Amino acid sequence: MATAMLRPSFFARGDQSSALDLSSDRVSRNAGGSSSRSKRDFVFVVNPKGANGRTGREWKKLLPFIRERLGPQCNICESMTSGPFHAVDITREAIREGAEAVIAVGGDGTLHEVVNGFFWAGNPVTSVDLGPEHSTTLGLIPLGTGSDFARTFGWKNDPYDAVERIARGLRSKIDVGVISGSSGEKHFFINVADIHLSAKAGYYASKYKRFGNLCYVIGALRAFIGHNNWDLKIKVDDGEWEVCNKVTALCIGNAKFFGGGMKITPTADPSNGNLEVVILQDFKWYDFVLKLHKLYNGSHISEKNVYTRSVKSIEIAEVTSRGDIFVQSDGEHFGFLPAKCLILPAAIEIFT
Ligand SMILES: Nc1ncnc2c1ncn2[C@@H]1O[C@H](COP(=O)(O)OP(=O)(O)OP(=O)(O)O)[C@@H](O)[C@H]1O
Repeated sequence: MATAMLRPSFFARGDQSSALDLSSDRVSRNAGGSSSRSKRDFVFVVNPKGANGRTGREWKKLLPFIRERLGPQCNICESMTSGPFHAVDITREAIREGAEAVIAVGGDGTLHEVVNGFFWAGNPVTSVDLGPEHSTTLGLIPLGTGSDFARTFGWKNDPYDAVERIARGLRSKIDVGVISGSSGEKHFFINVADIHLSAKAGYYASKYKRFGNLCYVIGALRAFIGHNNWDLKIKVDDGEWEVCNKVTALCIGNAKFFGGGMKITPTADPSNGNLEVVILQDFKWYDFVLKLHKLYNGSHISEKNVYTRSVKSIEIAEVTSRGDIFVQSDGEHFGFLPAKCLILPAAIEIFT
């Protein structure tokens, strides 16, 4: 498939029916190098607007190095996203076309969209010609504002390091979280899904990305306005409903970090087949001042008003319905409660 143009996609995002054309000028196949049928396609999904445009600038500098390190072993397909959710469509199309790897170049938001592109209507996307036995590997070149997912693996926030990791070619299977709301439609997360104050803070932080990592502080301060710790009910592994009193935030980790470096679910491991739930209860604003360092180093889980649990699935709902409890997944606003999360063990292969 190496030299043939990628076919237009008949996958649509949501209920739209617009075709995606990867042969457009946004996509450069074998960016700047020679294309070969015998080589495999590595599709780089680049968000040029990530980290206030830094991703696009860094990408231009990185491309010659990628050609040098990966050019001999693969066709380098560069695909720039044109806006939110475009990375989902590009990824689906690339997998259908039998790409060997799809590499997210950007922040956690771009990674989240690429991960969602591995699925369609709740099921894994497969290659049209190579069938379900062929698996496309996920890669990451972390170039975002927070780049929290990379921290779990201890990866340096260095794009050259990331290219070396891809060149080495070591792969392992990791779990993916599934989240659904009242409509039942499935979305996927790779890092952390969270509920209430932290999700509200994330929602506001996304409006202040122009301030870099400071956006998380501004988002948190804004989220405190009008915040109350509410009673929520949870159902773990399809058991009985249990009430959790005065919940400040409920976090469900497939990986450990969120919010630009907070080690919120420190026991999470993306390859252990579980989601790690951490519930902060009855936190006051001054608890965040006094315990902030603990949230960053993960020691908050030994505090008395922090509850932790390892689960395969969890449903979360309000005790008294208000409809305004924020939910986010991988730092992206998802909606409001109710929500259900479950784990898909070893769902995606990733360059490690
Ligand atoms: N061309 C584009 N123009 C504007 N927004 C885009 C474009 N392409 C993608 N996006 C959106 O930008 C959002 C943020 O991008 P990304 O995650 O790469 O960077 P970031 O927010 O700076 O980093 P982080 O998520 O690690 O904090 C994505 O969720 C995506 O929907």
